[in-house]
Amino acid sequence: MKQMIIHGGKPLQGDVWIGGAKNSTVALIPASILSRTPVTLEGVPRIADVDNLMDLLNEMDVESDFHETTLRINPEHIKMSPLPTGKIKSLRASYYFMGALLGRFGKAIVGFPGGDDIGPRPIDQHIKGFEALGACVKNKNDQIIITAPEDGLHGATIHLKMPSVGATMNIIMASVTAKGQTIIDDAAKEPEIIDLATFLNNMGATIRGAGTDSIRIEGVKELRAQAPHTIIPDRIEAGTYISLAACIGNGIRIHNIIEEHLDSYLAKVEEMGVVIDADEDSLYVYPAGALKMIQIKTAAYPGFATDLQQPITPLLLTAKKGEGVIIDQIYPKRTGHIAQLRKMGANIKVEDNIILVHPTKQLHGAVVSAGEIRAGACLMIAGLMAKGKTVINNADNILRGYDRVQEKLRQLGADVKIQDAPDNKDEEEKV
Ligand SMILES: CC(=O)N[C@H]1[C@@H](OP(=O)(O)OP(=O)(O)OC[C@H]2O[C@@H](n3ccc(=O)[nH]c3=O)[C@H](O)[C@@H]2O)O[C@H](CO)[C@@H](O)[C@@H]1O
Ligand SMILES: C=C(OP(=O)(O)O)C(=O)O
Repeated sequence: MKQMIIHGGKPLQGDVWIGGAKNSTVALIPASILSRTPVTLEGVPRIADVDNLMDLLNEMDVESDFHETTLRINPEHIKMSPLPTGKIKSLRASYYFMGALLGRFGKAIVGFPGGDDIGPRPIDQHIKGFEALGACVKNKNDQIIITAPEDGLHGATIHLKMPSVGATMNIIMASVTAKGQTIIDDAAKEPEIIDLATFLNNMGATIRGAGTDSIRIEGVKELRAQAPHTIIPDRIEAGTYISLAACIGNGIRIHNIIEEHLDSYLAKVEEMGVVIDADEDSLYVYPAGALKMIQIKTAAYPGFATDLQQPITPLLLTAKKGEGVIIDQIYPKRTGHIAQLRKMGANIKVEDNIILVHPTKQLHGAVVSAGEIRAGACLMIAGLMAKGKTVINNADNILRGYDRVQEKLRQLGADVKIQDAPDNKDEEEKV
């Protein structure tokens, strides 16, 4: 296990560059096995989820090579392999191998995915989609076994119960090579869905309407990658650095941003009174003055992202007066960070899944734990704001999705170190 050690209170300034989107990358890597030719992905973030997906590719004899920000994947010698356990549990997005294997081989055996501890995360809509395409789905010994009929998958109209990102992407991957037309109604509209559709269309797929709530897919025989694909910037990483810049920045420019992807987030940050200048693909966040308290409700895109609910929380603590309210409608139980923030002196509580935030003059360092990726991001910002030393245990969760985070924070002037946690629990508490 890793831990992040922060000596807080240093004003940060300078420039930071946002990496490729985790939630695109973790779909595009499994989707690469749909190609009969080698795939090149550019702008790939250095995150643990990518390493784990490369290990899973390796189990299928798919070679991959990651150099700087370029990931080359060669699926030419792929063998259809069951992926029952192991690395499958290390991340949520391993479920994309269900759709990808089904699309490529008409069969998938994949263990139940892992991922963040943020409350229940059913995959019934993914399964409903595979079944609508004609597949038989069985659940045996913690594994999902999905089999296409002998004459292959066929197109269908699928109405999702909610705009699920994972179900939308998985159904796209399974249906790109199905016979006939598939329509996904009430599809998720996240920018990462458009990125997946662009990637697959450039390999010969016919996907229309990505980014709207009705996606139409005409099945094609096979896909062949021809040109490198550049992954869109990570809007969640960008939002995290915007919050950090507003909390403790002395003027920070954040590069490689698609501002439109952050509209609902920027609206809330600006409602608090943070001043931001937007350039073509960068934002400059001015040192914040007296900020107003706000209320936030997370929602599916283009609403306020659940993944930014925790990173913005430390900013609410800096407001001068009033009571802030945060309601996470996507994951109502995504509140594990609150108890940790309280250890740092934050005036914050949860009542009936509603987070109530009150102004807090000064946070202090503490030993805390990152229960999941965005809780980790929240604690990282809090640690940078706090007086004294903060130790974030389970920092592996931060490394799951934050590209070269130690390097980026140090470049802004932070005193931060990521190291192996001591084996001995007592020593861990002493740090
Ligand atoms: C790898 C990835 O891209 N992860 C993102 C993706 O997760 P993920 O794709 O798993 O999230 P979904 O969009 O599927 O989930 C949205 C909501 O639908 C529910 N649901 C979903 C599927 C299903 O079959 N049944 C069901 O009930 C979920 O419990 C949740 O309440 O979108 C989430 C919501 O924006 C983000 O927090 C995650 O960062
Ligand atoms: C919940 C998240 O990730 P995952 O779906 O990969 O667990 C996240 O990125 O905030």
